[in-house]
Formats: sequence, C-alpha cells, structure tokens
Amino acid sequence: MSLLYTDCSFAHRPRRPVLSSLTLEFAGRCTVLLGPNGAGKSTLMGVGASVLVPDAGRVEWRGLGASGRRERAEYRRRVGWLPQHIGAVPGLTVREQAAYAGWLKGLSKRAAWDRSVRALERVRLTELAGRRSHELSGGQLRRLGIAQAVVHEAELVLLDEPTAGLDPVQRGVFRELVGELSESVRFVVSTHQTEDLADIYDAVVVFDRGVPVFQGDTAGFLGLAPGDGSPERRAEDAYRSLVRGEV
Ligand SMILES: Nc1ncnc2c1ncn2[C@@H]1O[C@H](COP(=O)(O)OP(=O)(O)OP(=O)(O)O)[C@@H](O)[C@H]1O
Repeated sequence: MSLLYTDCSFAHRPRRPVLSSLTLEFAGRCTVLLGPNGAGKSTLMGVGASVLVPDAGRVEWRGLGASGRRERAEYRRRVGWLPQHIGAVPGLTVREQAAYAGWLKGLSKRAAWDRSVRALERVRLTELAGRRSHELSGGQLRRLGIAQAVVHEAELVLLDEPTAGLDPVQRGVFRELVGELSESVRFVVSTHQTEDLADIYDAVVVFDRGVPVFQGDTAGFLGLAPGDGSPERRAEDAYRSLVRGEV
C-alpha cells in the first residue's frame, strides 16, 4: 500500500521546475513530510492529491493512477486531501459542509448526509454539527477539514501543514486525532513541527529543494542524531543535519 511518484516533474512557472524526475514512495502508515519553506512540500502534496497534474511522470496510489478523467475521479475517492488553507463554506452548517464534501467526491446526497455523522464523530465535532462552519475556531475548522477528507472513507489522506497557526493544546488534539484515525486511514502529513514526531509517525520523509534528502522509518531518522537527548531534541537535530533551506 503506497503512494508512488515515478519520474515526476512539475513546474508552476516555465523553466522553474519544483519537481524534476522525482521518484519517491510513501509506504508508511503515518508519514511525516518535513522540509524548509519553499522545499516543494505543498507542490508534492498537490500532485499526490491529483489537484496538480505533473508535466511528466506518474503518481499512483496502490497502483491506481490519476491521469485520465475517470481514473482521476476514482483516485480522488480513495485519496483525500486537506490543503493548507481550508475555508468555511458560507451559509453551511458543519454537518452540511462535511456532507457536501462527500457529495463532491461522488457519494449520493443521501449517503453523503448519512456518512457525515460518522465523519464528524471521528473528529469529535458531533456537538457542533448544527453550527455554521464560519463560526468555528481555527482548530475546529482543521478538524472539519479532516472530516471532509475522510467522509467518503478515503484510504489515504494528505494533510498539508494542518497544525500551522494552532496553539499547543489544539496541536495536541490534532495529533491525537491523527494517531487514532491512522489505525484505519493512512496519512501523509506535511509540517514544520517536529515535536512528538516519534509518538505518531512511523515514517519520515525530509524534502529539500525538490529532492528527498531522507526517507525511512522514524527510528532511522532519530538515529541521525544519536545521544541521550529527548526525542524532540533529536528530531530537531536530525532535521537540521539534513536541510540546507531556501537560498
Ligand atoms: N502557485 C504558484 N505559482 C508559482 N510558484 C509557486 C506556486 N506555488 C509554489 N510556488 C513555488 O514553488 C516552490 C515550492 O513551493 P511549495 O509551496 O511547494 O513549498 P513548501 O515546501 O510547501 O513551502 P512552505 O513550507 O513555505 O509552505 C517555491 O519556490 C514557491 O515559490
């Protein structure tokens, strides 16, 4: 079960490639994607979610590609995505927004409405189901974003910087949630936060300037910074030993 990029190239602007003939596999149950600003993480996620179409190469989830129209619709049913900036849909309640996302992914209206209950339960938003989504806090809105990503029973969910801007308590709630959900859904989570990395993630990919500079299991990543420091400290040191960052 893996998300596989084969010889993928992508440029937002002509002659400024962000990904060049990239081959990379996300095979973990819950993978963290780290990298400095501008490394190409969101671009990589966008291609993996099939919202960006690679200029060359192929992306596939469990062997299913995203190139043709029909293939892409099926791909998006299986692969959910939470972009960096998610918004409240004006006028919709929390439950309506979750159901709407399911309907957009091809569920019937009835099925989307029914499944939204379970999706909100999974992200602990049941009590707020009737509230207008624009009244949610930042942390609640991210949780609604996850509900939207899993409402159609996605197999893999890509989360792009889901904890950016959240306070430490909300970050903790979010991590707990991903830990729980990852028993049944696979995750790739892009983040700048290395705290508690060892508690949630079983695999790490570090991306720098469009290139993976590390891919392996979490123990192997922490092993880059041997010593008796806390896992948080070791994760930060390991990260620093790998990246060069933006120029
Ligand atoms: N829509 C766009 N149009 C033009 N260039 C873009 C666009 N989106 C990203 N880029 C460029 O692509 C490169 C990779 O950006 P990307 O957002 O993928 O990096 P990132 O690792 O997610 O960064 P951050 O951690 O800051 O969010 C950067 O040089 C960025 O300026």
